[in-house]
Amino acid sequence: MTTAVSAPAERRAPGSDATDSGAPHGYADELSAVLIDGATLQAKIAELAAAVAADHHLDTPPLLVCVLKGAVMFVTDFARALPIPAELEFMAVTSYGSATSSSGVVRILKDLDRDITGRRVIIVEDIIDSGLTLSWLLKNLATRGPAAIDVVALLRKPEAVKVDIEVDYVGFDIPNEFVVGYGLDYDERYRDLPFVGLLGEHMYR
Ligand SMILES: O=P(O)(O)OC[C@H]1O[C@H](OP(=O)(O)OP(=O)(O)O)[C@H](O)[C@@H]1O
Ligand code: HPA
Ligand SMILES: [Mg+2]
Repeated sequence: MTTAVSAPAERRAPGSDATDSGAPHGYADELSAVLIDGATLQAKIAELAAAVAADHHLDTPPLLVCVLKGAVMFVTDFARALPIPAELEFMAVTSYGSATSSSGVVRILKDLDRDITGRRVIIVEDIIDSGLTLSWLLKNLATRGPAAIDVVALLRKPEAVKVDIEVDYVGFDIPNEFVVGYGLDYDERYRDLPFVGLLGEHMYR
């Protein structure tokens, strides 16, 4: 099943509302807007978790494969919102480094610790931008003999996707702009923000 996606609510200046406060700030001058505040993220994650649970009536718990580092915040909230048992695995892949567009070359920095043969896998991704990472991952994991692979992604940029991939559960379709926070980085910074914001262009142009 494919879940409905929502567009983010209107943008706000960083630090302008209580729902994004509590951030390790000092970042405010570097962001141009808050795109999705923390409360909106949590409400959407609860919806995604309910949709996934409704589709997974299994004797064996699904294996959540978190794609590090970007999906770290998402998987921890998602797993706790999921009303069915699940197991967690971590894989670290990278293709962006310190750039704002994909190098197109996906490298494994840390592989799964377990055999996934016969398991029902749910890939947990923070963002589908060009789609190259997910497309590569789907092919890579498919060679390992899982029973099924589903994908849950918090964010997707429909205008940027270059490959035809089916995504089962998507949180928000967002504009084709570089976002940070809630696990997403620019050159390893901003992952610690509790909301998704737009990085000011002066920070990378
Ligand atoms: O659809 P794509 O264009 O492939 O982009 C999506 C991927 O890019 C980012 O990872 P990154 O390479 O930045 O590694 P990171 O998660 O460690 O930051 C992000 O976390 C996704 O995994
Ligand atoms: O917009 C983005 N921000 C951070 N990391 C990313 N990786 C792909 N797209 C993005
Ligand atoms: Mg990154």
